[in-house]
Amino acid sequence: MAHGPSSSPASAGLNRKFHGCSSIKDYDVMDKLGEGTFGEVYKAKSRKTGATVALKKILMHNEKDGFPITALREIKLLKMLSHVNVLKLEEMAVERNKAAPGEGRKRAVLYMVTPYMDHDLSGLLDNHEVRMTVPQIKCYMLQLLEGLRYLHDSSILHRDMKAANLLINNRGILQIADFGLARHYDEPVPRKGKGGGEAHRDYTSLVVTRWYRPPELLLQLRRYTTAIDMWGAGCVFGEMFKRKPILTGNSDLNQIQIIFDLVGAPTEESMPGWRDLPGCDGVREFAPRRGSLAHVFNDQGREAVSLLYDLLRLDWRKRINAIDALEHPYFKTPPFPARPEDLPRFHDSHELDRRRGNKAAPPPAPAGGTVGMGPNGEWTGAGPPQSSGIWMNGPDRSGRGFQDRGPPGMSRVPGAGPSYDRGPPLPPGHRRAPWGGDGHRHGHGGPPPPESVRHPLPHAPHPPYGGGYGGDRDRGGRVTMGAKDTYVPRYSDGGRGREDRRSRERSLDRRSRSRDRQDWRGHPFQDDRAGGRRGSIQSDRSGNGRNGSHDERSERGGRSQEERDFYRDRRDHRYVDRDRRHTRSRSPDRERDYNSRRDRERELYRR
Ligand SMILES: Nc1ncnc2c1ncn2[C@@H]1O[C@H](COP(=O)(O)OP(=O)(O)OP(=O)(O)O)[C@@H](O)[C@H]1O
Repeated sequence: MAHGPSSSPASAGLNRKFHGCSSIKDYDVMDKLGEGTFGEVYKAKSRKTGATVALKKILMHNEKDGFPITALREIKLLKMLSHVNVLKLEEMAVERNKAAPGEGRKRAVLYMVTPYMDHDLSGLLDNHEVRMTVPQIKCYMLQLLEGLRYLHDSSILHRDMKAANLLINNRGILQIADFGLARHYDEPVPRKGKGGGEAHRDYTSLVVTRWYRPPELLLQLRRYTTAIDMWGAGCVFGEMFKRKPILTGNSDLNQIQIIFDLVGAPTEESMPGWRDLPGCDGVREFAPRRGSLAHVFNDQGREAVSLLYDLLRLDWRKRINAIDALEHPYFKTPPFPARPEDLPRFHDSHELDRRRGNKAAPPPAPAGGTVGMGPNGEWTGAGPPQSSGIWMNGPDRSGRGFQDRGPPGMSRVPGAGPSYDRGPPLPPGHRRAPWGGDGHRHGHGGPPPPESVRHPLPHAPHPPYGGGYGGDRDRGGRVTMGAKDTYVPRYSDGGRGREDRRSRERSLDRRSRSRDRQDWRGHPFQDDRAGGRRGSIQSDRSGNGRNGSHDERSERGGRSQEERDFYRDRRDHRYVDRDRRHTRSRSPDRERDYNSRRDRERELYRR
């Protein structure tokens, strides 16, 4: 069901029809499309309707605990939502396997059934066939902002905005997906001209993939707002121009540093009250700098730079909201946005291909080579070289100033960790802050620790499972913000991309493109040179039914040794040997680990 601009998304979204439950036998499962710690996603065809769908398998990491609560949350939210730019949950499918004699009862496996989308934005940007034009970027941005406006107006925080979670089909429709970290927002919804407003209660700050995480979250603001999703939208916007993530910090510290390089260091004017944020405890000042955004995105023109500034504003209260962003002059100046149905079609492109395409990629995230920090810690965008001096004037634990501990450590030698002084060893169980400091969460100086220290696990997807965030845990297993980093994405650094994709042509059904048309906000479109003509956008509610098989590469073959260790470790944590189907006994250590993970998961759900 599609909603025109005049309908109230919040009210329209809450009475949509959810089919209920079917059996997995109703589907022919085809290729694997994606995998996260939360679930594995497969392409499938419905035997009943012939529609091509995606099946997201709910992974049961703690089988004893039953159904994961984050999955429950995702299902609950998706069932309520209905918007052309939000992925639709059609139904759940259940797989029931008979237990072999002596095996005990077997648990059902559950799948979320959603329409198949040909691409995710991350895969699309990595697809060398795809030339991103400005009208196309404008078209995707408009749809992303429409989706965000709807979510925020429906009091939903997405909390994992990133290119891999934006799905696109060959009819040009973009949909926001992956609500595994989303939650209800207990504050007034954004209003025109009022930015993100202020929140009045605490939420967990362990959200958002690091490369898309806003500065207020990195500095540990708990009362965050819908503005965190808008920052992610700004990162995605820049990524569409550069065809790779624009802020690829290799630690939380490095992330905040390259943010300040791009948009300038915080001042009382640009980020009022920044000194009061928990992550800035004890910090008097960041080394001033201008920010290179205008230079880095100079080629994109004045309006694009202006929208980027608005989305990447340090002050979350003033960061532009989706209502206002949709009215930004960027969309009203030539070249105008393309109509979704006029966009070209491409071979299927998903983020998993990107990861498969670069088998030797160092997990979890590239140390450089993108717009942001280069392999030697230098700025690699088109902008002018920046000082890496975010180091603050303030006392550290030893009483020394910070300036003398920062910049030298940032000139990293390729392949070697930075040389830096992390101070004397801390007592057992005591954690150092991500940026040096005294072990809690003070924003003190010091460059990131070596890769080997930072990332004991190859990647750290959704929090409740298998290591979850790379955030520290105290001795009781609770997650703390500490020396390790929080949440990192699983990108390769580009690599060979999709060169090995089988080349094939698909015939596309033109007739289906004229279905379910909907008014599209009255934006002038690319071919409306005179402006004023209203375009149309299609609803994508019927699944698109197009085929496109993926290369049949071994999943294992695409993983590095470190990743294989990680997955083996994760399987191990589930205590069930999947091949033999018998339950292993738990050691006291494992029992503790298991309990702490369960507590953490409950706590996350509560927040
Ligand atoms: N409906 C769909 N159609 C096509 N591909 C899809 C669909 N849903 C998900 N995918 C693919 O699967 C990937 C992972 O999906 P999703 O983000 O929902 O899973 P996840 O386990 O929560 O992942 P992560 O842990 O990375 O957040 C997406 O990036 C996309 O490439």
